[in-house]
Amino acid sequence: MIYTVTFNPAIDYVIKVDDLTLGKVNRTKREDVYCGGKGINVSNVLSNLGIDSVGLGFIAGFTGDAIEAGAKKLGFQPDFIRLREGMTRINVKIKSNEESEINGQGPVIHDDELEQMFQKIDQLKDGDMLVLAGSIPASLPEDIYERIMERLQGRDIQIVVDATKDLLLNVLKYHPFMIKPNNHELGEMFGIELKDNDEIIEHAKKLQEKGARNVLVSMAGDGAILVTEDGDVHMGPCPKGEVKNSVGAGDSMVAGFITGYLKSNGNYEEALKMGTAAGSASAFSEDLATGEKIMELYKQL
Ligand SMILES: Nc1ncnc2c1ncn2[C@@H]1O[C@H](COP(=O)(O)OP(=O)(O)OP(=O)(O)O)[C@@H](O)[C@H]1O
Ligand SMILES: O=P(O)(O)OC[C@@]1(O)O[C@H](CO)[C@@H](O)[C@@H]1O
Repeated sequence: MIYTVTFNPAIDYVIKVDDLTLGKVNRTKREDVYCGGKGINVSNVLSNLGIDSVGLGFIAGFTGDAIEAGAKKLGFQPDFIRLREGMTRINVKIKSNEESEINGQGPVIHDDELEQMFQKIDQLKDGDMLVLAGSIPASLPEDIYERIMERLQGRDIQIVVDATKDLLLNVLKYHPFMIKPNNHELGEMFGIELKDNDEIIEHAKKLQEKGARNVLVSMAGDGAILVTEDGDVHMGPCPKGEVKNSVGAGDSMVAGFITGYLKSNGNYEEALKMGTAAGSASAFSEDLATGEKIMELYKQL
């Protein structure tokens, strides 16, 4: 079974505003509300591609209720821990002349609630896959992903991590199966701006030296580069199209990569191709991509 973990789910409030002006009343031209958070998005797209998963994470308040109800409709099995205080955040995504995002910090998670998560993680079986994705609420220690991976050390569980900065860097010693920074996040981890593909490949390899097995660097409209544990480098150019909503493109890529990898019995080129198709299909859709849209783009690659 595939388990996704979203420590900090969100209701995504996606609005379109003509010429957003700060300090003024702005009116929306279109508004959409989605169940979000990176792990939840991965489960959503896995389900669209016909792959079952269980969504773990923390929810709270009326927005948490909406996430739980939404998960069932999206086709994956929710197994969230309900927090006794606070509310699941609402993240605001503004599409205007530029795209801006305001992501909340998330509710407080108490030690006993965190312990419930560890108990669920302990029940994973050999052969399972675990996806750790997204930020953690401000109340949690920065080493939380590390603690989860430490618990699973020595077990036959493939772990995918989609996180940024220290949250990602600190887990590398536990050899995650795959990590997916975007090119800007990869540069930030080394305190530089990466200028070309050669620099991206060089720094992806540095993350492998620190312990990562496969490094998938997404580059928005420029596609992606996969540096595999066998030392191969695969370029993944992406299709061109009209971008409608790029929120969740990276999560869709993770779901597509996992699907391609599993369906091809471990072929990395297939994994990259399906990942690219899924990422682009979501970028070209208002909501996350349907399985049909993903397969349509996959056939073009
Ligand atoms: N403008 C675009 N045109 C075509 N494909 C895109 C575009 N933006 C994203 N994609 C597809 O989605 C993949 C992931 O995008 P990106 O690098 O923006 O991930 P990300 O930064 O993790 O995104 P997010 O945080 O918004 O989910 C890309 O590798 C590409 O396949
Ligand atoms: O604040 P985080 O956890 O880093 O990111 C949260 C988020 O921006 O990620 C998803 C898109 O990838 C959205 O559904 C969600 O709002």
